[in-house]
Amino acid sequence: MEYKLVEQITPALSLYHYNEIPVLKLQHEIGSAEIALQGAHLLSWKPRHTQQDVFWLSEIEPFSLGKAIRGGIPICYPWFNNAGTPAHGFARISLWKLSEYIIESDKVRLVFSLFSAQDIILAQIIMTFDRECEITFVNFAESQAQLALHSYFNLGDIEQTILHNLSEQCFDSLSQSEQIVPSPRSIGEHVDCIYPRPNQPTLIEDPLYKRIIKIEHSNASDIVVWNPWHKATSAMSEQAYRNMLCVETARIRQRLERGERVAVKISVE
Ligand SMILES: O=P(O)(O)OC[C@H]1O[C@@H](O)[C@H](O)[C@@H](O)[C@@H]1O
Repeated sequence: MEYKLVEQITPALSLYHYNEIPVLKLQHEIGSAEIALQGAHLLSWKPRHTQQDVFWLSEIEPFSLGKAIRGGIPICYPWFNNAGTPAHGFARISLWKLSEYIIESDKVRLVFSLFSAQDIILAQIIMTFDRECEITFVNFAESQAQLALHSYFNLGDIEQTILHNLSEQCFDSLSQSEQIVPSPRSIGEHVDCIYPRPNQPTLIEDPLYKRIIKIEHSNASDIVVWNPWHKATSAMSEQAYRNMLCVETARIRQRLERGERVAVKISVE
């Protein structure tokens, strides 16, 4: 992997190239973060008080332009999964622009914008980092859209992990049917489920890393839970499923209108 410093934007913010992908690096009192401009894709967030990154990122990620990055928070927009081509929409493989940055002593705010080929704004992502990290998506496109903030969380061991506060019913994309599932839920095999809008934050209890990741969804209609287990998946090594779980803040069944916002706030205790 080739890392190259391209520009020191401020003392806390710099622009690198990871192979072919431009990546912003934030090094600040509050913690460190990395965001690929392809996809306005948060790759890493390590608040000062944590030992481990909040997000999982594939150790074999090739960072190739136009290829979806495996890990972090891909933005799936304006459609989910195979509702169109490319899968999960074009936003995650498009270059976004850094349109604003505010770096304060206890808080950082970054805004990224996505434009059409005709230079019309389609969407914005607002990221704020302090003790927590909040990602807000704003839809500006005229037509209705789907969205998933497809977060890959970094775990000590999937087989010891417990997911709390999801409902006992979900749509299982593998069997294409509604299923009754336990809550709290442990994951021991390939899982690909769409849960209804939650009433409470989702909690990921990780006994190995001795932490709980709290995921507060705002204006979501669905939550997707995904781990491919042994299913061959691009840019993912054979054993990588052991250290990740996707919990995605999504608008799949209820489409986004123009001007609507969806957000996720993530904290670690
Ligand atoms: O390989 P991709 O396109 O990044 O998608 C990964 C997974 O993303 C999840 O959101 C979907 O529910 C899965 O069905 C899909 O396999």
